[in-house]
Amino acid sequence: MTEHPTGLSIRDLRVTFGGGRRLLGAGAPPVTAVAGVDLDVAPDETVAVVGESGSGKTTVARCVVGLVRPDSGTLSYDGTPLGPVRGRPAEIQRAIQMVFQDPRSSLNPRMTAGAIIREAWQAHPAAAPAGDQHAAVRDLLEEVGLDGGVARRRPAELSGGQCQRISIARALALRPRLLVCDEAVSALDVSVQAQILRLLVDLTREHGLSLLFISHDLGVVRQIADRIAVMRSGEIVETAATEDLYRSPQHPYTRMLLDAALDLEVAET
Ligand SMILES: Nc1ncnc2c1ncn2[C@@H]1O[C@H](COP(=O)(O)OP(=O)(O)OP(=O)(O)O)[C@@H](O)[C@H]1O
Repeated sequence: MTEHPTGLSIRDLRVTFGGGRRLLGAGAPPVTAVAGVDLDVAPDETVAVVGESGSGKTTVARCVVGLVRPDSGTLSYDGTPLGPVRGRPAEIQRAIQMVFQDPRSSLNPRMTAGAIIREAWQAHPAAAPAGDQHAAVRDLLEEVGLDGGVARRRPAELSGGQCQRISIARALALRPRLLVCDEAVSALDVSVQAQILRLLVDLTREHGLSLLFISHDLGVVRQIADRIAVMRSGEIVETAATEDLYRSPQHPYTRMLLDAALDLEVAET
């Protein structure tokens, strides 16, 4: 695997749930969610992690943002070790932002879009704009393709796609360097998915952002990823440049996933 001096680096990551270490149902056997994952995301790079439900993708993402503490292994960003989110230096907390699957439930329903974005600056004053915050909110909303007037609306008054744009604007407000997107377009209609993917591609280019993009959907990741890591039962079975993976998948599991995606496409036409 290529060693990147900068960006995200994950080495031999292991996470087990249950077995006395974490809460599960009574008597449930331990579940190995992540079984020794190595992965790098270089600055400017978009890396997708794909795999079936339960393969451990979300657990890797949650370790990266510090919401799950691994059993062992190392995570670092630009060489700084990444521990649980509360122990991270503010600069690193800001640098790594997450966009969740369900845009509505990840936004506070009582707050307007403008307040949601300004709240990010209250938590991280170092990222707050020097001038008028309301004007900065309008600029951010425009950057994610929304009218400035959306700042006065609450999530319930917005579509799923608009809510996801606000989640992205909130993340961008902190001027991150790595966005972790966990099934960020899965809850959206196909046409809205395409718009959000386009937005993410544009933003990564404009801001030199890197993206760790978690998805079960091979059709989606092809549109956005530079490289794809295929995960199965807690392990990465294959990592390849996007077009190489589609042209000549090496692992039988990757071939199986690609065949299944093709069958789905045929069934839908
Ligand atoms: N908090 C938790 N407690 C117990 N088990 C968990 C927890 N989170 C995940 N798991 C288990 O770990 C395994 C990996 O889950 P994970 O959510 O990472 O997979 P995934 O590939 O993201 O799946 P999905 O696409 O369905 O979210 C699964 O068996 C899951 O049931």
